[in-house]
Amino acid sequence: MAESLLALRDLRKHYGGLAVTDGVTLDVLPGEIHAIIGPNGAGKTTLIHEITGVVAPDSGQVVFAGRDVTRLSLPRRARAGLARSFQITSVVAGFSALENVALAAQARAGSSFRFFRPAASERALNEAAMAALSEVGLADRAAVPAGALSHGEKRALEIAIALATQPRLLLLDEPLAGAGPEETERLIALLTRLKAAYTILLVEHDMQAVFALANRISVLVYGRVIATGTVAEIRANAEVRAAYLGEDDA
Ligand SMILES: Nc1ncnc2c1ncn2[C@@H]1O[C@H](COP(=O)(O)OP(=O)(O)OP(=O)(O)O)[C@@H](O)[C@H]1O
Repeated sequence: MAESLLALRDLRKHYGGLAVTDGVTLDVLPGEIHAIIGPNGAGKTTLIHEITGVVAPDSGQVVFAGRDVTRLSLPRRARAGLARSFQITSVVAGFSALENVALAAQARAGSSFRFFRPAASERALNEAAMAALSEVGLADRAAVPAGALSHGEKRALEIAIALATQPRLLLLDEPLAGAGPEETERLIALLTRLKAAYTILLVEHDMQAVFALANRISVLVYGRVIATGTVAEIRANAEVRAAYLGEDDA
């Protein structure tokens, strides 16, 4: 087996008496889209927060590219190449799509752009931002204020912002949330294109999208991974079906 780009080792997190992450061990392999699915309240958001460094686990390890990053701060993890697609709330509505992406590129590049003179630095940042916008199909919307983009375009912009940080792992937290059928189709096409170039950890409720995109799926229920496998394996897994049927019955 290829060495994992991201390895979670027996991660645990309690809130009071509630085990929200209950011994999660999971490997994201280079080049795959690894989806995490699970019923509401399964602990997906908390797990993403433990990976990015927003929440510290009680015990266990987060190993990224062979390095134990469990105790690293969020910015240091981001600099190591862990990028989360930002929620639209962090996008500045009055700034153009290009400016929003350039801001993210600047935050990532930090000191390296200081070697350039200001004008050259701005040009380099804008070029990096344009490249990220092109990757998500928003090049012709670069000058449009972020607040005037359609919902689907905003979701694509969030992804461009993450790409501008040149991630080694892209964490996508419900990229299809709130998208209509047409937008969903376009976003799935975008994620299919990105799949060729990036390793992606995807948290998504839309099962059709997950089945279309994922190489492997891990199913989280009450803070535990009850199954990891290919799409076919997960669809055929009796325990997974029971967990979801249980949710539907509720
Ligand atoms: N800071 C916190 N303090 C106490 N309990 C919390 C905290 N954060 C999350 N929880 C609880 O942990 C459980 C898992 O929450 P989490 O948001 O991680 O689940 P989720 O799988 O992302 O859910 P959803 O799919 O609804 O977003 C829930 O029962 C939630 O109430």
